[in-house]
Amino acid sequence: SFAYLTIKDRTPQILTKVIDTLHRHKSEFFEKHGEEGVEAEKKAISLLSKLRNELQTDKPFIPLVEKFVDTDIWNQYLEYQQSLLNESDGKSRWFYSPWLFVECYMYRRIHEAIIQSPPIDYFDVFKESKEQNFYESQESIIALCTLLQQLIRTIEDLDEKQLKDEFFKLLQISLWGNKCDLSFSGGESSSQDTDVLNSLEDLKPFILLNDMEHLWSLLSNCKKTREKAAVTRVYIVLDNSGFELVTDLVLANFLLSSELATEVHFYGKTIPWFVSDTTIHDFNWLIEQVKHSNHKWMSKCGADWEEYIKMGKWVYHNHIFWTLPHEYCAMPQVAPDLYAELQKAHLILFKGDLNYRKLTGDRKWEFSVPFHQALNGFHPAPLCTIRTLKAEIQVGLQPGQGEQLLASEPSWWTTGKYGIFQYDGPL
Ligand SMILES: O=P(O)(O)OC[C@H]1O[C@](O)(CO)[C@@H](O)[C@@H]1O
Ligand SMILES: [Mn+2]
Repeated sequence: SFAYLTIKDRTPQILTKVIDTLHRHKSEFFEKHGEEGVEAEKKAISLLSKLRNELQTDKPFIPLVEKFVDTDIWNQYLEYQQSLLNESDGKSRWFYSPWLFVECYMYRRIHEAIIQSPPIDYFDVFKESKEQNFYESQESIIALCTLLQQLIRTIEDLDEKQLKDEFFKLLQISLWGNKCDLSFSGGESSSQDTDVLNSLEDLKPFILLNDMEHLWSLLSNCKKTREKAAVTRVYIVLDNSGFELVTDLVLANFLLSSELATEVHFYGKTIPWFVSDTTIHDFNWLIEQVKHSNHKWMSKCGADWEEYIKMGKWVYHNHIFWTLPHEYCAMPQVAPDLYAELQKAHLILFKGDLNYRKLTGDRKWEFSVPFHQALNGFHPAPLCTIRTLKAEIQVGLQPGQGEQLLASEPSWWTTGKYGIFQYDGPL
């Protein structure tokens, strides 16, 4: 299965890259912290090598040792995984456990290796790759910012139909932006070099489920019926930093400019996650970069975005739940405060493949099972997943559709070639 290949090949490759990154920063650690920095680098590398060995030799999972906000929850979850096994199955271990859990555990252990190694315990081992993705996507980012700024300038003159078309365009850009995550490519560069902006029409046949109309009716309805001082909140559960994040911010900017929303709330990860996922540092760094660009329209975007944050029209939130292994239907029990927050949304957009796996519990669902059913009770507010397919899971297809794709193109759901907008909520 794709899960097997990920754990056997891709994750050790990512770990090797992490070790290499630490090596390459040795002199930086020395300059900053002297001998202590070099010792810390050695310690982190030895913990990570041990982790890689545990993985490759299929050792039992070991509890987390370092005290951190989520340590107890993680260790309880490890016990829970163990409890699912029979006595004769022995200890739960890398190649005999649910893929979603194994993968999340690996990233949490990488984080543990770093926080166990002060004074370099602040170090984001994936920062370099995330920044590289941003730099390598410059041309597309400039094109996208220019498009946005031109659009905003004429937005008042657009009729309903034109506004809707523009909304759909930016939604699709945000969808295809999800092609460039870095855990998928084993941590190798995966920038936006093909011009998505000019390929939207060609890419349309690859949108397997397209619920964009529902998003439009929902938000345009909010706009029409909203009282003067009332708010419309759209939440975006972010995925990857770099080009994808730019596409999400451009969409968020459009939501405000078009008055389809009055507030946009973002959720990122509290620790480095699945290589390219957005943390608060990535979020702030990227906006700063965009603001200081030499390109007129790009820097205008950056300045506006900073202003939105200052004015509270854009709000960034952290929550530890997003980097736990739990599927989202467990949120009301595991993170009731977060669930309550999400209930305040008029619409929640979930970006990316990992979010989809967690929304649907990463089960082996029949293709035609309704999305609502696969969500298994997770309905905090109307929601939509915007995802390119990079894992063997997909629900809500027409009867026979998935089977047909599988027969003609066995890897159709793992290459990122196809995408979906899948909505759940009142129609
Ligand atoms: O950034 P995304 O879209 O969540 O994708 C991350 C992806 O990484 C993988 O786990 C592979 O390691 C995918 O199958 C997956 O879900
Ligand atoms: Mn990701």
